[in-house]
Amino acid sequence: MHAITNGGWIEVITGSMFSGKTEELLRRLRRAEIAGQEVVAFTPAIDDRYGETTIGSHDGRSWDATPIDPETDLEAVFAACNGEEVVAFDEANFFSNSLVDVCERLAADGRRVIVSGTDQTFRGEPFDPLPHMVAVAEYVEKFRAICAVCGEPATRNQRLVDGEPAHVDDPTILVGAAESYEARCRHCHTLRED
Ligand SMILES: Nc1ncnc2c1ncn2[C@@H]1O[C@H](COP(=O)(O)OP(=O)(O)O)[C@@H](O)[C@H]1O
Ligand SMILES: Cc1cn([C@H]2C[C@H](O)[C@@H](COP(=O)(O)O)O2)c(=O)[nH]c1=O
Ligand SMILES: [Zn+2]
Repeated sequence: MHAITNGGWIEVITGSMFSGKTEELLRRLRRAEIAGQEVVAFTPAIDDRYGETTIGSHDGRSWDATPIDPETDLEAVFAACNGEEVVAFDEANFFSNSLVDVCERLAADGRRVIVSGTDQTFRGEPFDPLPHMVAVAEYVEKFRAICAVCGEPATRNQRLVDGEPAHVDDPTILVGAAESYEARCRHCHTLRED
């Protein structure tokens, strides 16, 4: 593969929950730091599972990050950037489609932009802004977890409420991890529709 050397670009890390997106993001940030590059990372203020100023993976690794209010604060990204070569966004599924424009401006400014987030809602529908980010990115990697029911590769996010499949009309946003979600394949993924 011919890697880009003459300017900024966008990388997307996506896939189901528990598929290793955050581990991969942290791996890329560690390697950038080893290469002597300045890194700044942002996380939505809504996701406080691992502490407000931390990007955390399901296996316990973490990285310091600046919390951003996903509703109102995206312009604050530019104020928080101080010429870093690498700009990362975790949990991009909590941001609006305005994140696409922010990432395009950062890439146009010569930055390496890395965006991580799940690409499907618990209903199995596209979860904006990830599908849009995929369309404008130079590099995309989609990861699969292991289906919690059958052990096949999992691309879907099963939401569970009191151990039962969530209802199709439930709100899209529900911050959580293993207490509310499982990784599942398309055959084992279910929704309550009654
Ligand atoms: N069903 C599963 N499939 C794969 N990994 C899982 C599963 N459940 C828990 N894990 C753990 O989650 C880790 C991935 O965590 P993380 O990078 O935070 O995922 P993501 O950011 O995609 O939600 C795996 O290395 C593994 O230790
Ligand atoms: C499918 C789905 C997920 N979420 C939330 C649940 C978690 O807080 C994050 C995903 O985290 P991960 O790092 O990918 O494990 O998104 C949601 O609010 N709504 C959904 O439909
Ligand atoms: Zn399955």
